[in-house]
Amino acid sequence: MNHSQEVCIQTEKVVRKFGDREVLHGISLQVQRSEIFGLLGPSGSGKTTLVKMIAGIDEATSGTIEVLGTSMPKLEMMNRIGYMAQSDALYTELTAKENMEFFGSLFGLRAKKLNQRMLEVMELVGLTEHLKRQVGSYSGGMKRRLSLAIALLHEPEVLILDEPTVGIDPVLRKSIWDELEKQSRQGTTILVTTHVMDEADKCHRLGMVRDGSLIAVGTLEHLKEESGSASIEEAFLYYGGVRS
Ligand SMILES: Nc1ncnc2c1ncn2[C@@H]1O[C@H](COP(=O)(O)OP(=O)(O)OP(=O)(O)O)[C@@H](O)[C@H]1O
Repeated sequence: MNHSQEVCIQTEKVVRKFGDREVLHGISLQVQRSEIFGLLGPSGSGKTTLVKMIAGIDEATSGTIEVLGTSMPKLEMMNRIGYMAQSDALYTELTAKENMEFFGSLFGLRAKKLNQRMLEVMELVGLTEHLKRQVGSYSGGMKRRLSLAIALLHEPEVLILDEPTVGIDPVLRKSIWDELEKQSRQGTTILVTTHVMDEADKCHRLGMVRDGSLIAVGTLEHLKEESGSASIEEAFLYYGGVRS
């Protein structure tokens, strides 16, 4: 692991309310440049809400969020952040290639670079043969893979991936994680949400989220050791107060 100690993502006491209901209760978090940081937590704990605000597509009710030293949300940051949402934001009436051309132009990629990257990322997610197919005819898993390919297209400095490997088979999942590790070694900062505990060991550090609070942060080894747990599931129960 080659971390320069440079903060890339910083949230300070971030609160998000929907109406009267507070779903995030003051999250303070730092992610270093080139780190793979995993947000781990059960369904409904608030992971998506948090990463959406970091990606700049939602706004905190209170608190501050900075990405690469810029206060979020900020439209200009779109070129520097790759965001893969949980629900696919794809144009189903267009082909995969047309979707990529559309997003590539939004990201300001020139034709030559776009064509080169398009082939690379489609190969990575195993969709090369389906480049010219209408996305409406893709399966759910294929749409996820295309969404991931689009997030990687412009080689952003920061990648924010909301459950990127859901519905993806183990072989492809491994090649995707290999690619994320490679990108991280090259300096990309990666924030990933998951509730797949076995993906936790791919992350350099983890943040455990429960009921809208960050209950523990550290390396997998640190979290297991501190809680006297043999597994990440056990550690999660410990920090969540379920096991003492
Ligand atoms: N737009 C919204 N309006 C009202 N409540 C919302 C909205 N978005 C999220 N919530 C609520 O916020 C809480 C956190 O949801 P969130 O989607 O962030 O959880 P999550 O940890 O990402 O779960 P999952 O893994 O299932 O995606 C949930 O109780 C959800 O119902």
